[in-house]
Formats: sequence, structure tokens, C-alpha cells
Amino acid sequence: MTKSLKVLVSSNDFPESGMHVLKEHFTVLQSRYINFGEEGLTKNREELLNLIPGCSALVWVSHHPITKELLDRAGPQLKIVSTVSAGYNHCNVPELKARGIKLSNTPNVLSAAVAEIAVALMLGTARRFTENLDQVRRGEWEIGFQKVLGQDIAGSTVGIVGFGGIGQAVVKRLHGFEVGKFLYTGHREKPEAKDLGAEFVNLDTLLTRSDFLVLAVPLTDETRLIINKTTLAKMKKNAILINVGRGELVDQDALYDALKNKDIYAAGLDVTSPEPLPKDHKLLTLPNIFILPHIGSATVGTRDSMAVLAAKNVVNALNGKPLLTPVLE
Ligand SMILES: O=C(O)C(=O)CO
Repeated sequence: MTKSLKVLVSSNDFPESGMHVLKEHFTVLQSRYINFGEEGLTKNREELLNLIPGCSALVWVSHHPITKELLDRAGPQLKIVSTVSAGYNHCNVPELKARGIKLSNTPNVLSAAVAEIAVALMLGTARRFTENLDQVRRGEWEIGFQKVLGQDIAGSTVGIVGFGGIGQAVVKRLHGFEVGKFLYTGHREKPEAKDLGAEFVNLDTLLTRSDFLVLAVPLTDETRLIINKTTLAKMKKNAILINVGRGELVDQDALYDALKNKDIYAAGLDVTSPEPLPKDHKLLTLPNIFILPHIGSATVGTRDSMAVLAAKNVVNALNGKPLLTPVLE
């Protein structure tokens, strides 16, 4: 079989499982560079601009923006962009739409892994891991009966912003924690919520009642800076903010002030703006914050599943079949 169609993979660290699917059907070109960090913005840009002319599909392995420049260089035969992520805020949707290019993402397969990180952040913030780890590193344990006390998840009210796959997976994982009440907010009530024991409320109610507030929504014009000075002021003093969505959901200056002034208790972030967060960023000076470097979906199994799904979307698109997980079709 001649593999006449060319597919470009944007990074050198796309899992072999996904490469295998692509190579069965297509001639696969792959960047020699990683599409993250400094290199992603420099060396990889040149590499992709050189490789993309004539490609029918682009597999996008990063959260860096897909530029008009790259799409221009591709040529009119580019049929699909397959982003290896659930979020697609970096994909330049209006530009793809205007050019009639399909877009797929990789939702659902990562919900369990991201939800695990949300729960880890809840535990890490409620039990003050940042301060406690610091004590261990310094060899100065404050082991008094009343020192460095945390908060209970048991009996608490957990509010979820965005009750899609990840939000629901968080609730499922927390069922063993004897949570007092689950609330969620979003565009509409979700049929799954009843079985999960979660109550639909508006954002204001969620803000004022939650002990833990978990952001599990995509970044859109509507959700950008959903947590800001005004919404933070509505939260409880003991509230803990968890973000596994995107850094831009949160006004980080307002969050810094709220944490510094103890207007809320703590924050646990798997996502920040920018990423990486500079090591001298003021958020990192706070004791009541626990930050991870965007590792929500970073397990071997989940990244394999994401890669295979992204590859299968390309196979379908280039064979005239419906996308498995379409964003734009
Ligand atoms: O897939 C995504 O969008 C993620 O951010 C995974 O952590």
C-alpha cells in the first residue's frame, strides 16, 4: 500500500502507541524537537514550518498556540488538526473554521487521571503539604498537638465548576471521603448528577457555600478569569480553590491577594499562567498554595490512550469517516 498522505506530528515525544497507528496508514513526519518551553517557541517553530507543506494532518502535542503562519505554510490539503489534549483553547478555532479544517481533541480518556490530580491537590492543600514538606526539608518539625493543623474533606461541601467528564470523575473519586455535600454549576443540569448525588446551583451559591471549589471547565471567553477579585470575595474564609482546567480561569493577582490576606484558606493549582510559572513568581512565596507543573493527564496509560485516540481521529478524518471526538467537523 502506498502511504501517499503525509501526517506531521509536532513533537518528538509523541507516544509510540500513537505513532504505530499513524504509521500503519500514512507517511509520518515528526519534529526532532519537543513542542514545549523555550525550544517549542524557537527550534520547533522552524522545524514545523519546514515540515508542514503538503501534510494532510497535523497532530498537535502541546498547549502552545497553533499559528496562522503554520496553517498558511501547510497548504490547502491540510484536512485535520488533532490536538493531543482535552482542552483546545490553543487551537485557533476561528482560523481552522474559516479554512474548513477539522479539529479533534482527546476528552474522556484523561478524566480519571486529571480527577486524581484534583483529589491530590485537595489533600495537599487541606493538609498543608507545602508548609509540612518545608518543615521536613528544614529538619524542623512543628510536632505540637495544635501545630500546622489542616481541614477535613469529610463533612465538607465540594463545589465543582464544570460537570463534564473530569468534574464527574472528581465526585466519583471523592465518594469514599464522606463529603457532606456536592454542588456543581454550569450551563445546565446534567442527567448524571442525580446518581452522583450532586446538586445543581448557580455560581454565586457555589462560591458562597463551597469549602472546596474545583475548577474543571474548559477555557473559553465566558470562563476566562471566572475566579477574580469579586468572585474570590464571595468565597468562605476556609475555602480551598483547586484548578485543574487552565491557568487563565483565575486572576492570579487577585488570588495572591486573597491567599496573602487569608480571605480564603488555600489554593491547589495544576495549571498556571504562564506555564512554566517563573521560579520567582509571587505565588510561590505563599505557604498556603500547592502548585504542580500541569501533570493532570501525565500517566503512562493516559498519555498512551490520548495518543491512540488522536491518531485514530486522523485516520478517520483522512478516510472520510466521522471523527471519534470532534470539536470541528
Ligand atoms: O488535555 C488537557 O487539556 C490537559 O490539560 C491535560 O492535563
